[in-house]
Amino acid sequence: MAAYRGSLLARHGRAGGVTGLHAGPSRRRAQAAGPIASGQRAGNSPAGELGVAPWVAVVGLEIHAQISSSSKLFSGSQVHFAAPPNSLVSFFDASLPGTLPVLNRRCVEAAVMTGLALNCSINKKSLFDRKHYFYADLPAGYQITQQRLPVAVNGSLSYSFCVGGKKNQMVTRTVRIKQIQLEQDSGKSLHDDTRSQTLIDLNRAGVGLMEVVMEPDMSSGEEAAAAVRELQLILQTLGSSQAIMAEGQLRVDANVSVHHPGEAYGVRTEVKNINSIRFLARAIDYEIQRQIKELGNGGTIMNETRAFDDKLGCTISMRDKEGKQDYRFMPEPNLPPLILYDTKSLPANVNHRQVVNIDWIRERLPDMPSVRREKLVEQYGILPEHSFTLLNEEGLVKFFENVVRQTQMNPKKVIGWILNEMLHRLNQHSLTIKESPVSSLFLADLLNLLERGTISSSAAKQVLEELWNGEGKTPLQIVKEKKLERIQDQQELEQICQAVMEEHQEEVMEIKKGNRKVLNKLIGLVQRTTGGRADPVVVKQILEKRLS
Ligand SMILES: Nc1ncnc2c1ncn2[C@@H]1O[C@H](COP(=O)(O)OP(=O)(O)OP(=O)(O)O)[C@@H](O)[C@H]1O
Ligand SMILES: [Mg+2]
Ligand SMILES: [Mg+2]
Repeated sequence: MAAYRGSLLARHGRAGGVTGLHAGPSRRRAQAAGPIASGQRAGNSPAGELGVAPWVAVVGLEIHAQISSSSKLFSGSQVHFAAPPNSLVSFFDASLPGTLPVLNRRCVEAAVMTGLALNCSINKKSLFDRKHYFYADLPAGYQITQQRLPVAVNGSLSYSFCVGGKKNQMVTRTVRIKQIQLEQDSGKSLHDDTRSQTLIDLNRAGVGLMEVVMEPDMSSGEEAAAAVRELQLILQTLGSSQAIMAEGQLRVDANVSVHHPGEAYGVRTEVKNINSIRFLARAIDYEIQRQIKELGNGGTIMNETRAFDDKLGCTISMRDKEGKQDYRFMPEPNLPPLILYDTKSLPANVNHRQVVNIDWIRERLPDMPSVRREKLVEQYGILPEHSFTLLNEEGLVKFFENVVRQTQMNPKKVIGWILNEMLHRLNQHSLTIKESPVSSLFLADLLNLLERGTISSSAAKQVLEELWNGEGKTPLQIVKEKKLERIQDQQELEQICQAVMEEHQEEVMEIKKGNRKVLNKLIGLVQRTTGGRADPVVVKQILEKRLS
């Protein structure tokens, strides 16, 4: 599938392939072949030789999402970000002998909810396994996960992105979800370089995670970034994870390889633990280019783990997987199979607090972001790309709908004011919509003044500026104080137009000679005189009448 897409990419030069860097001496040909061509076959094809094919990149993601739950996956310890080190650790989390896991129902429900939202089949029976490895922040020496039979399988996620960042080239793609498994998080190692010590904080040890494993269906950094952003929005909509990347609640491992169309996939490297969407895109694109360059220079790609250094903007080898780590998977003996029910299979007289009913969860799923976007487009007639912007920030849809509800202005015009004026200002000041100094009520009042013709749009911008600087005055108070109302008095306007014409005889002559363009200059001069308070349509009528 990816190879087919690759050949499409090569022919049409669509995004998703490899951009920019070209391997070695055949650069000129490569460019002629289109923007995604790398121009050299792996290893040893000299410039100009027949059979030069572009590289196609393959990207598959593993995403760890911290489940939003007040307690851990198998213990009653609390879950809090930035609590004092080792203050949220039960005996089980510290792996004291004799302690046993007790499965947190909320974590199971979160995984089922996420699986359903990602169109997965939910396994009515899933199993827990031990995955062994030695690390100081893993006191048991193993992590409990779901290797053999995970809770959800075979799903899909659709996401949209603008190819090359171009607004008018939005494409929608789908990535297959291989599985979602429940597992424990590890603790944290804190390295103290000055004292050459490593300290262990077990607050995170045992926190519930969902690992979402995607099939290798993507082919660029921007595509992967869009998929993760959509997943993040879905998790937040469900409330199954807060998915705040800066707090490590959503961590991405990016698997990257390159190959020629029609050939087998290349060896993948795995860039671990990326915790920002921007870095994810940069890490993947860097890794693609690095692999092409490496192969172009006759090198080989090793199946290794790498890390992204955001300061240097490159990936760095951490440890190779040559001798493929043996995790010695084994069934977790202290946990029975996880059995889920649906309405049909639910036994009679069961205690509902003891079971998870998949149908019950399905019926209560909220609208997914894609559905909310469609509804916004349909209900308000706004452009699809604007619906993406609205959903991109929490609280923005609500703000927009509040304004729409309180103004007579057409929603299509309201969205323009929110995107061009409000968001622009908020971004400049690094504020969220919830921190906006201008409330939805005041913005609606302002837009109503504009809509009724009380003020011009340039005056409206001045009022918004005043509102932004916020002294708590209403839009109408500001309009009155600053005398920004439109001049409604026809006689007054006639006088102003007359005065402007008298002061600009040359322009008047030009217009009389037939140079209509100069009329706009006169209209502009009237606007300047009135401080933008004249209705340009009326001014035009007056000037035309007087000049005819
Ligand atoms: N040739 C390839 N190029 C890029 N990505 C690939 C390729 N083959 C597989 N992948 C991706 O690699 C990931 C494999 O994840 P999986 O959890 O199955 O195994 P793992 O990485 O070996 O294990 P671990 O969970 O310990 O990291 C998937 O996201 C898959 O899409
Ligand atoms: Mg994995
Ligand atoms: Mg992996």
